[in-house]
Amino acid sequence: MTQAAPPKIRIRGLKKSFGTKTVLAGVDLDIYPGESVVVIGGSGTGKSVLLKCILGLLEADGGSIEIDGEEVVGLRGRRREEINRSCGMLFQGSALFDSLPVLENVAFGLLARKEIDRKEADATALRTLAQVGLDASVAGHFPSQLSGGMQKRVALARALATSPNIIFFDEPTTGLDPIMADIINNLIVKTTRDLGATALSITHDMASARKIAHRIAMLYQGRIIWAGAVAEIDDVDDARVNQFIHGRAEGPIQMTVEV
Ligand SMILES: Nc1ncnc2c1ncn2[C@@H]1O[C@H](COP(=O)(O)OP(=O)(O)OP(=O)(O)O)[C@@H](O)[C@H]1O
Repeated sequence: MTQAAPPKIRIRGLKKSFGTKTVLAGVDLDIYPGESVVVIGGSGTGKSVLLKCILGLLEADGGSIEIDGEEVVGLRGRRREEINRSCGMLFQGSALFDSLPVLENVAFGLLARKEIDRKEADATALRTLAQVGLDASVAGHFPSQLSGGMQKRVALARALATSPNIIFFDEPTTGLDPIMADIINNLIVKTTRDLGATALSITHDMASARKIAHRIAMLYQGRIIWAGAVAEIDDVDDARVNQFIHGRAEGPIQMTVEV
């Protein structure tokens, strides 16, 4: 990880509203090469909207997102697809193709690149499955035949298979018990480090954030209100950050219940 190099992802003044509701009110965030940054924040604070803006799944209203120095706000078509294909993504709920066996799920992104043949893709998929602790015996299973933890491993293998230099993790531990969550966190740390990839994750799971992040950034009321090294977060002199990391109902952050 080096902060001397230009940021791998550079976000400035990012804005996104839905009708009269402002979700992102000017987000600034830098993610440096080889760094793992986790964006934390309560439900509905806009973490997913931020990720979707970076991936171009939602169009930002204003501001800038540069990936490797290239502006991606407003970018569409083939170049957008190329950039997305060069990134790995682990979606919330794993988002595996139910109708495809595990091996096909993991090989999918490799074949989509049309750079390697079926045999090579399968070999790479099997190698990547082994990296996340799954042996060849699960390769022919369908996702529905696997536990949530195993599905998550498959989804991680799919995200890693193309050796991306940027990986996005969307709530990687949601729906897992604490032990399985820890296993997945450890795999995320190890595999991302082995690849030398830059990682951006969103989560409200503080245990996961502490484990996988070099730096944590907290999103609140449309802005990053604090960003710093994991080791600093317990000493932050900000009541909002304190309330969130300790999961207290009382404090300056008032949760509204949307009906
Ligand atoms: N396509 C959309 N149209 C209208 N409103 C949206 C849309 N997508 C998100 N929102 C609103 O934006 C706000 C932020 O949503 P978002 O899903 O980013 O929150 P989050 O921080 O990821 O929450 P959680 O942790 O619960 O997933 C919410 O109020 C949501 O209703």
